[in-house]
Amino acid sequence: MPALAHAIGLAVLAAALALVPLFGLNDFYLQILFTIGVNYLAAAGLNVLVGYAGQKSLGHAGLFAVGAYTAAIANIEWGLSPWLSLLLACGFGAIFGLVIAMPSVRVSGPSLAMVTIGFGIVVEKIVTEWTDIFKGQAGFYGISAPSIAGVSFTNLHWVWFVGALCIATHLMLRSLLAGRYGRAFLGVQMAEPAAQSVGISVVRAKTLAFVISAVTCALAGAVVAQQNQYFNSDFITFNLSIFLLVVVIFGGSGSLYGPLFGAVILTMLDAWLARWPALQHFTYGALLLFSLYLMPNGIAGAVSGFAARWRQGKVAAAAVAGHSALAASAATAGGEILVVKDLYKAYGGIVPVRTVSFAISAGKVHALIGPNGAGKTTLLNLLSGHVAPGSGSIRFEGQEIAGWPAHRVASLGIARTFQNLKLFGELSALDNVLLGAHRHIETGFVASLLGLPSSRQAEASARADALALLTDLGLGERAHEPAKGLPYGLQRRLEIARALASKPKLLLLDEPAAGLNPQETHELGEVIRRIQQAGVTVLLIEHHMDLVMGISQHVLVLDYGALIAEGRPEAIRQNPKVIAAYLGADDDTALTGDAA
Ligand SMILES: Nc1ncnc2c1ncn2[C@@H]1O[C@H](COP(=O)(O)OP(=O)(O)OP(=O)(O)O)[C@@H](O)[C@H]1O
Repeated sequence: MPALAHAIGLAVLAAALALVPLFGLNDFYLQILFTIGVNYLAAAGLNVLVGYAGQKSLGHAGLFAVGAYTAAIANIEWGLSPWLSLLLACGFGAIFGLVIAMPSVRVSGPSLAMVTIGFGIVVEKIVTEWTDIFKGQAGFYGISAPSIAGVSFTNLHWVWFVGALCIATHLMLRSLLAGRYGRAFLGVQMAEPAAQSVGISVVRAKTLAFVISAVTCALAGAVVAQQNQYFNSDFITFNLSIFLLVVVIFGGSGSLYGPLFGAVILTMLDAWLARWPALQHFTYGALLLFSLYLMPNGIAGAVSGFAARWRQGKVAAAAVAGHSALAASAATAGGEILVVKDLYKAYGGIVPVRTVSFAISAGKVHALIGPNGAGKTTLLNLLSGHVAPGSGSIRFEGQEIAGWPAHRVASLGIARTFQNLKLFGELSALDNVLLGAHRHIETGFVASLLGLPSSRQAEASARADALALLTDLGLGERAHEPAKGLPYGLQRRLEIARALASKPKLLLLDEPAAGLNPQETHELGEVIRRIQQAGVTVLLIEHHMDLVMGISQHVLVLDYGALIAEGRPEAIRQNPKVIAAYLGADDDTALTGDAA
C-alpha cells in the first residue's frame, strides 16, 4: 500500500477509535472490538511465521497461554505490577518461541505440524494437570489490570489500549517486513538453497519468525488475562490454535493486512456463532479448507489482486545513470583463491566426486566441463556448501571451508547460480537482487523494527545499488516485474545479477547458458567477460563449447567424478584423454562446436 494511503488509513482508524464513545456502544460491542484487537495481535505475529517464513503452526494456543499465565503468576504470585507483568509476558513469549523453534526449524510439512501440535498439547496438559502452579480449571482470580495515573482501565480504555498496541505492532512489523528481514523470510519460504546462497541462515530466519510470532501471541494472551482479571486452563484449547491459523490464512497470509481482515471478520463471525458452539468448529474447519484450496491468498490476496490490476502500468523502473555496478565489485589480487584437495563425495554406491584436487587462480574465468553425470554440479555444490563432502579439503583464501553450511560459505564471498533456476519467483527482479545484497545491508533488527532513519537510509541506498546493477545487466526496465514473469533468458541473467549483488570474490555459474538461444549465449559471454574485468573470479560449468573456449583461460575436465585434465582451452581441445572421455569418440568435433 502506498505510503499516503497507509497514513490516511491509520489516521482514519485512530480517529474511529478515539470516537468510539460517541457511538454509545454497550459492553458487548466494546468486548467485540477488544477481541478483534487481541486476535489481530496474535495473528499479526503468526502471519510473519506462516505467511512470510512459510512455517505453519498449529500450536500457538500454547504461546497464548505462556503470555496469559506469565501475566497472572507475575502479578498474583510474585506481586509485580501489571505493566511489568505485561513486559515479562512478552519476554517469556520470546523464550518459548525459541523453545518451539528449536525442533520446528529442522522439519517441514506434516512433521512441522506434528511438532507444533505437540507443543500446544503439552502446554494444554501442563496448565490443566499441574494444578499446584497453574491452578487448572479453578484458574487465577483477581489479576490486576493496568492503570494510568491511578485510573483503572474500563472496557472503553481497554479498546483504546489494545487499539494502540495493534497500531504499534502493525507499524513495527510493516517496517521490519519491508526491509531485509521481510525479504529474508520470503526468500527462505520460496527457495531455501537460493536464500542460503546469498548468505541467509535458514535456521536463524525461521527462528526469528517463531520468536516474533510468539511475542505477539503472548502479548495477546497477557492482555486477555488482565482484561478478564481471570484466566484458567479452559482458554487453552487446540481450537484456539486452529482459530488463530484460520484468522491468518483466511485473512490472507503473507499480506500485512491479512490478519486485520481475518481478525475483523472471524471475531464477528465467532460472536455470532457463539449460540451454536458445535457449528463454530465446523465453520472454522470449513473456512480453513476453503482458504487453502480456493483462496490461498485469503481476503487480502483478493483485495490486493484487484488493486494491482487497477494500478498496473503506473510503475516505471527508475533508471540510474552513470554508475557501473559491475565495476564496483570487489577486485581480487592474483594468486590462488581456491585450493581443493582430495575432495570426495559418495551417495551410497554412486561416487560423483572421487578425490579431486585442483586450484583456481584469482581474476580468471575457469570452466568445468565433462559429460553428463560426470559430477560437475555435485562438485559445485560441495564448493558452495550446499552439499557436505565425505572427505577432503576446500581452502578459500587460505581458510578451510569444507563442510561449512552454504550461508557461511556465501558470507565469505562465494556466490552461485543454479543449473535449474532458483529465483524467488513471486518477488520482483529488484527484490531478488536486494536479497542478493542481504549481507551488505547493514540494518540491525531493532533499527529495522522501529524504522529508524539509519535503516531507511541503508534500504534506500541498497535499492539504488540494486537498480544500478539491474540497469547494467539490461534488466532495469523490468526491475519491478515478478521474477517468474520474465522471459527465460532474462531469468538466467537475473540469477547472475542476484549473485553479483552479494559482491562475490568467486562466482560459481552452473550452466548459465542452458536454454539460451545463440544471441543470448553470445551476450552472456560478454557479461561474464565484464564480470571478470570487474575483478571477480569465475568458475563456470558449461556444455556450450564455443562459450567455454571463447571466454575461459583455464579448463578443468571431470569424468566419472575424477579430474582427467586441466589446462588452457587450446590444450584441452587437443587432449586425447578429454576427446575420448568427453565425446566417447575419436574425433574432436564436439569440442570445437556446441556439445550441448
Ligand atoms: N543427491 C544425490 N543422490 C544420489 N545421487 C546423486 C545425487 N546428486 C547427484 N547424484 C548422482 O551423481 C552423479 C553426478 O551428478 P551431477 O549432477 O553432479 O553430474 P553433472 O556432471 O553435473 O551432470 P549434468 O551435466 O547432466 O548436469 C549422477 O549419477 C547423479 O545421479
